[in-house]
Amino acid sequence: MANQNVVVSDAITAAVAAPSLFPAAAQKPPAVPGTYISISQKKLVQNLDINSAARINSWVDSMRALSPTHIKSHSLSDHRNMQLPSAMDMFEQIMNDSKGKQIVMFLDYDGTLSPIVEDADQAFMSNAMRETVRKVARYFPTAIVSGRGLDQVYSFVRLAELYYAGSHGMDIKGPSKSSKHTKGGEAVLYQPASQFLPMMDEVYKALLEVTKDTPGSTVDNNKYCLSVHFRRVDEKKWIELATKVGSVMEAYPDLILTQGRKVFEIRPPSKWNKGKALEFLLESLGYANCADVYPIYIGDDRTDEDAFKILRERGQGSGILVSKIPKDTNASYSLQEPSEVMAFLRRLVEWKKSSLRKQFMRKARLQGIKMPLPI
Ligand SMILES: O=P(O)(O)OC[C@H]1O[C@H](O[C@H]2O[C@H](CO)[C@@H](O)[C@H](O)[C@H]2O)[C@H](O)[C@@H](O)[C@@H]1O
Repeated sequence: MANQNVVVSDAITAAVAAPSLFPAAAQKPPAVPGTYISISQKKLVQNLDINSAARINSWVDSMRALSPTHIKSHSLSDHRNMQLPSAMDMFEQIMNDSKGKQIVMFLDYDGTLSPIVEDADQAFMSNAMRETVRKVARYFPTAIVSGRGLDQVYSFVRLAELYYAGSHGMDIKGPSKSSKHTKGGEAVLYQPASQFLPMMDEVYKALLEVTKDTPGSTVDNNKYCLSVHFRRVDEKKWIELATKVGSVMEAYPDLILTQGRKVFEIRPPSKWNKGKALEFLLESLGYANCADVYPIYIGDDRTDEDAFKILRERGQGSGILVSKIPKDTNASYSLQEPSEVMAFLRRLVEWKKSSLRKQFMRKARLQGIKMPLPI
């Protein structure tokens, strides 16, 4: 498409008025980190073609929708009817549906086990949450599925008996401490996007370079996924920052960009996602094509939708969305926030303990009947 001066929406007008680094589609920058900033900003603004402007606008809109910055006080009650049923209210129903099946737990990290905070490096989970997850893992095979790099999410959770899927499922590792759910001590290790590692390192450097002058922006290197944070960037600068990310994407057209909660996530050209990771882990646990399994996936973000969708397609288990506001989702139930996730997990543990007690009593009664009566 020919470049042209375009009339753009308010949001994008704000952006082009600010320094912008988006190159013309026809003048793609070379795929060499650090070369993006050499092009005159004025020229770039003129060169911003209508498609690029619309694309960047839609990226930002999409991110805003996932983590709205201005929620009108009346909007929550207006939408309450559209909310999914609460997983707490429907707890008994969920447990009934899982009867006779092995529950397998899948837990997202940010916004699910830890509250969303300004500084992504400080998103620690509480000790109470850690203890709760530890108990869950005692009774059910449990996996953490996160967009974060595997090592980082492990350093936050610090439970060796769990399965971990970092980089949105592109880096999978089994428990390092044996548990009754570990299959014969077999090491589970899977990195379906490893061939893209050099490219992701290159893109990481390029992103650092183009974003360095945007106050508040940070870039996480999550190994097979890179996250550009908008949370601490002045909202007036969001389009400008998105435009800078766009300039890197132009040089690597195969990369996939997704949006999360005030974050852009840049992934390698791989179809692997949290849903595929869920299926892979079920298979590793020996539940491939098994009707007697009940996966429960709890997550708060757009990337968790891939896992919710898989559960819907398989007609198995439950997807639980962590959100206070109604969202377009494939989940079946909702929980409001991490503290409610913890309450749900605790209830699950109590339910399991009580059903094990009942089972034990029943067995004991049966054995009692078989036992010879005392003379
Ligand atoms: O899949 P997740 O475990 O939910 O990880 C997704 C991203 O989480 C982190 O960012 C989010 O949480 C931050 C801390 O609360 C918050 O500041 C940020 O705005 C959120 O987007 C993490 O930093 C990213 O690398 C992950 O991709």
